[in-house]
Amino acid sequence: MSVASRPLPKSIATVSLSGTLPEKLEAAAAVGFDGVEIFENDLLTFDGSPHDVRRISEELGLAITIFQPFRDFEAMPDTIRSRNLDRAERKFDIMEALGTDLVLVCSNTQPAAIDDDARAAADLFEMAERAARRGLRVGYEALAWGRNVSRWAHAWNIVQRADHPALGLIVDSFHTLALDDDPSGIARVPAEKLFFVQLADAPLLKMDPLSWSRHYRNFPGQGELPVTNFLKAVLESGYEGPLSLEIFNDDFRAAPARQTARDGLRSLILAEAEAGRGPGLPSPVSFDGFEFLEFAVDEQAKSELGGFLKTLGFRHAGDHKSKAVELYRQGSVNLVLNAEPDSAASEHFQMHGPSVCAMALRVDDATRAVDRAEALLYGTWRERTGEGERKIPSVRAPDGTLVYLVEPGSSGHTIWQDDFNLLPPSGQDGELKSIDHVAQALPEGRMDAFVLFYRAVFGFVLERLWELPDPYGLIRSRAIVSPDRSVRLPLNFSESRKTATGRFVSATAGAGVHHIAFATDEVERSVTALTAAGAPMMPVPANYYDDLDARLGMDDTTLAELRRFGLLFDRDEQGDFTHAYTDSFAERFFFEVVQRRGYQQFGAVNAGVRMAMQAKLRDHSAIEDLMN
Ligand SMILES: O=C(O)c1ccc(O)c(O)c1
Ligand SMILES: [Mg+2]
Repeated sequence: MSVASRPLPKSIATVSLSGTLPEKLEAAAAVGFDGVEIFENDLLTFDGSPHDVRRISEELGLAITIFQPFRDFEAMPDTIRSRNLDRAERKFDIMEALGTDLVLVCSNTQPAAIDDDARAAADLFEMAERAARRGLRVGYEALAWGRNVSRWAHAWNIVQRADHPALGLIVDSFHTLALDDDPSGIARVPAEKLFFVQLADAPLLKMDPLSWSRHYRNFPGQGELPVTNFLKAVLESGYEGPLSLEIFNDDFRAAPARQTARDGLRSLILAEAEAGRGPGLPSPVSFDGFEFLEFAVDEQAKSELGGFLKTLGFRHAGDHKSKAVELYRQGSVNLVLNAEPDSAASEHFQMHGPSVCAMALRVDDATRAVDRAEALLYGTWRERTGEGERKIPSVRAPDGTLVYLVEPGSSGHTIWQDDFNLLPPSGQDGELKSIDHVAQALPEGRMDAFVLFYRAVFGFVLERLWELPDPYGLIRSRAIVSPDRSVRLPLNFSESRKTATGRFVSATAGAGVHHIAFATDEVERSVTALTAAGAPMMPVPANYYDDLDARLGMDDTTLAELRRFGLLFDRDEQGDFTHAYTDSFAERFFFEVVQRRGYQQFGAVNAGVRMAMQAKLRDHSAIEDLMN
């Protein structure tokens, strides 16, 4: 952790939040922002005066950090110049009523704009001169798609050339990083000339910067731009003004404002800590895989799911000392079936039906993990515990499910010995060794929130985006993994309600685990054992194998084996992957058996086949239901 320093004021542009202007202000204040950028369009559509906005902001304890944007001002032909200066005076009137002294002028995008820095500097000088007469200031920002000025260093040149005390530079991480421009020189801008700093991240997309900026920005830490690096350069300059989020994002426009605002504040806390400013955060912990997964069930679902798990080679390994909770075990996998009334699990069951309500990760320091989560404003939870039982702290994921953090017991006892009456092992252990990955289905528009959670709290790493064809729409999938890869979480979302993901999300009223993959060293033997025990393995269409042969050039023996055991296969530069799926449990979640040989992905190329077969199985059971 770096030496503690005063955190910078935190601000958010009203354009980043949904709702009416007062709703946006209320949300920003409620989660703890110090200030807001008033985006002109939010003011235009507000049924009240700028003075009302000032009063509401004051009552909420929010500073108005800036009024923006003022467009297409500098270096226009003579005929337009004086009209533009009149326009500026009208904006100054509004700023006085709003009670803010700073306006953002973004670089001119008009085809008529003259490519002449001297002219741009003279115009900005004149505007700054008029602003100064009223005690106001002007900041100049390069838009990545500006007609003649698109880079921060160019804008800075013009500001230096104008050389007016009421004129300064505004930098926005998106514009710089979208052009892959170098922010390091910002460190040498005198702090008093850096008037304002806007931060935004974005996923890497190949599209024009304007469309990219207007629809796909997200909070620092949610995308793939090196925003921390940008911020480091800003801080090196000695800048002490606000850090302000300016996010144009279609999902954010539709999402509940407080939820978005809170994620925004979290992203700033994280970015600041990563750039070495502010109080700092406890460092992320290290991981060692999954300790257990917990299913919320009732008594009936408990016995049905227990029966399903037995066909997968799990054995009923114990019962909780004080609660209606059963433990199923195989290899190092622990599955907990929780039917305890009046618990977090039963709340989850009421809301979502039989589903995974918690996962437990093995960590080296649970307290540090919880402290970090709290510093990032995430909720934490401690379950009611009986005499002598282990307290396991947990963090609330964005969908409300719990992530427990389990440390190796100091007593040498495991949580299972402490909390469960364990049954003696009977017979041979099953084939499955460990949890390879846990896939979740997210409601539309929630990916960014999940990515921020896992990255910020746990230091997880985001992998590439896949587009998976379901028969009824597209599913997007992106895995987030612990740095040591012992915890892997593919996250899926879909705009269509008819896809497997969409159906799952609507059927279960929210996000949740839709499949769990177990690792084996011998997938053929495992699948044989599971089938013999009555596990409903998902069949694979013959076409799949013909295509596999054509695509990967399989040898005959391997191909025959895959066909015989109904296995799916993939290969990349790192190795290969053989896997099989079960049919779903109660049409909710299903299981996968995987064998990796060096391969690090998730067999995304085979997801389309799986989803087509699952859709077919669903139709069959629907037809059977009709006939019964
Ligand atoms: O998209 C725009 O027009 C726009 C306006 C103002 C900004 O500060 C910005 O970064 C972008
Ligand atoms: Mg900007």
